[in-house]
Amino acid sequence: MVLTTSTEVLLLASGDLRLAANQKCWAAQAEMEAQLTAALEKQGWSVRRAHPYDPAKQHGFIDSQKMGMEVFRGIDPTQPLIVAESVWQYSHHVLAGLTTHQGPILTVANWSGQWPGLVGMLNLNGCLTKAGVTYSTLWSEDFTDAFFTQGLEQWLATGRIEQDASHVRSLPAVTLPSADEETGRSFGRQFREQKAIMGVFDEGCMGMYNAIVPDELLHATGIFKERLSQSTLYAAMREVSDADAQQVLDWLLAKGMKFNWGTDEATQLTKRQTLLQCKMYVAAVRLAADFGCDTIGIQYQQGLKDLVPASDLVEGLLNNTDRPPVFSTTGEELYAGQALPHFNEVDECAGLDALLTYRLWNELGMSGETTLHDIRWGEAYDTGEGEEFVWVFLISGAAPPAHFIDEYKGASSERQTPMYFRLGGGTLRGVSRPGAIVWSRVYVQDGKLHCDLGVGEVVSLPAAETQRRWQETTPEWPIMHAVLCGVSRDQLMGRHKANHIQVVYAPYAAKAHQMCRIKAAALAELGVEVHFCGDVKGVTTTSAMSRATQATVLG
Ligand SMILES: C[C@H](O)[C@@H](O)[C@@H](O)C(=O)CO
Repeated sequence: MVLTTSTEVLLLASGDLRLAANQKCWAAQAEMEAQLTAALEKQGWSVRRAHPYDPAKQHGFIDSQKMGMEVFRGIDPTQPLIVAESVWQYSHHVLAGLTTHQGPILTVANWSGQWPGLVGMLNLNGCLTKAGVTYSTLWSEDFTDAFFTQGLEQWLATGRIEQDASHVRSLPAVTLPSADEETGRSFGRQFREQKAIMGVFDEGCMGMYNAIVPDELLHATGIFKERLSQSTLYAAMREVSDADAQQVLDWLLAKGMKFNWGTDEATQLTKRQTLLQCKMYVAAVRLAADFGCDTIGIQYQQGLKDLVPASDLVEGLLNNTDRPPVFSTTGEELYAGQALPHFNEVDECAGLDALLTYRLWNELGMSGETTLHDIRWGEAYDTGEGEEFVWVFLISGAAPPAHFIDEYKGASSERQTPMYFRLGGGTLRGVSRPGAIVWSRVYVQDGKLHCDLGVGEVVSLPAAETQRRWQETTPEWPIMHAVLCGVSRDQLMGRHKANHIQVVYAPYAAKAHQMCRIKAAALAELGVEVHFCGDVKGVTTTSAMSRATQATVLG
């Protein structure tokens, strides 16, 4: 173990498991670390990397849990430590070490959409929260702004940063209109009593410890896991005929969906890849029906991606009510007229939310297509109603065409980026239509299920601005331009316990507020601790212990 001086901070960078991603994204990480180091030096502190740049691998990331444990074995456990992120990373690479680290921990990301660094940091925050590890968190565009500088100063002086949680009202501190409360609770009771099966095709994706819900917590909501395997899915794909796959593709083409096909398997989407994805779609529905699943999640980013094209197109189709029909081998249509809610990256928190949301919306006569997105990035934009902070919600898979402008006609399938998906596969890409939404996030904290939820609006941006946002991030993935009501950028970042956020449309704004209240009551009935975030109309604060005294202190 290396002993250290009292004004030295250790810096760690967790990365992807995939060499191609780590190499491609390293330059951005090196640049961010230089800026962060300059900011620390300005405050009289020095920075030492806890692990070196590896010239053979051509990157300086911790790229496995094994390496992460080794790095932690060599450091002073009492020293202040920063995990710096400008890329998508696997939290379990550093989780083991962080669970026993005694010194102050700070997670930091650069405010950039280029690579999913904010997403990586938010996942790590969610994992640390679930693991009960105390941490602080910060983000910055260039590491010289007042918000970052003051936060850093506070952390260096005290080992903790207070986040502004004045936008949060927990359920016990408010009252809901009794009709909404009763609607939600009676739905929740019925949901729990009826019970449901969550099909999990290989649990745990990319080190996302936060996305695994302990069975006991899930059982209390009425949901039970069916542990399935991606090998079974692969085997089932081989049983799907070419004709069945072609029928799925013909259905999509007839709907007006576009496929950006080329011929180079290594860099372009090919028709062959799409047809394999169609087989996966049919196989997934058949397996789900065989096991009686009400929702499924396919892990896909490890294992399956090395055998077949990615599952993104499949996931988006499953989340749409209007989707290509799938028949059993005996000719019966499976899940006819329904979506089969799919939780991307087997994020079980999202799976619980998606199933409850889809059913609740349907029960109340609305279409309930729902998806998670990554909280990827965002910038202020003048939408015509003055400058607002417009988030880039973006995800590789799972967004349903019902969310897009012009639905299938507005959708295209683009080749998944080769650094993540060597064997390709197409996405289901579109621009989410303007409208009112309810957003939410289920997470695990203190051994309990919690849910933050609020209301938002998807805004319309000029085509050039959409293109710019795509170019600043990942242009192959579906995008949503979201404004959250009464929640600032920094409030969301300081509070959110996951890389993902769940969204569902409501027919108009007042309905979104009402559905947010009803959904909160339904979740509460399932034993979930509910927190309203931002402006949710019709929620009356009844207890003085709400806002100010609920300010969370992280770190
Ligand atoms: C393809 C990548 O691994 C993405 O899946 C990653 O950036 C995420 O979306 C994480 O939520």
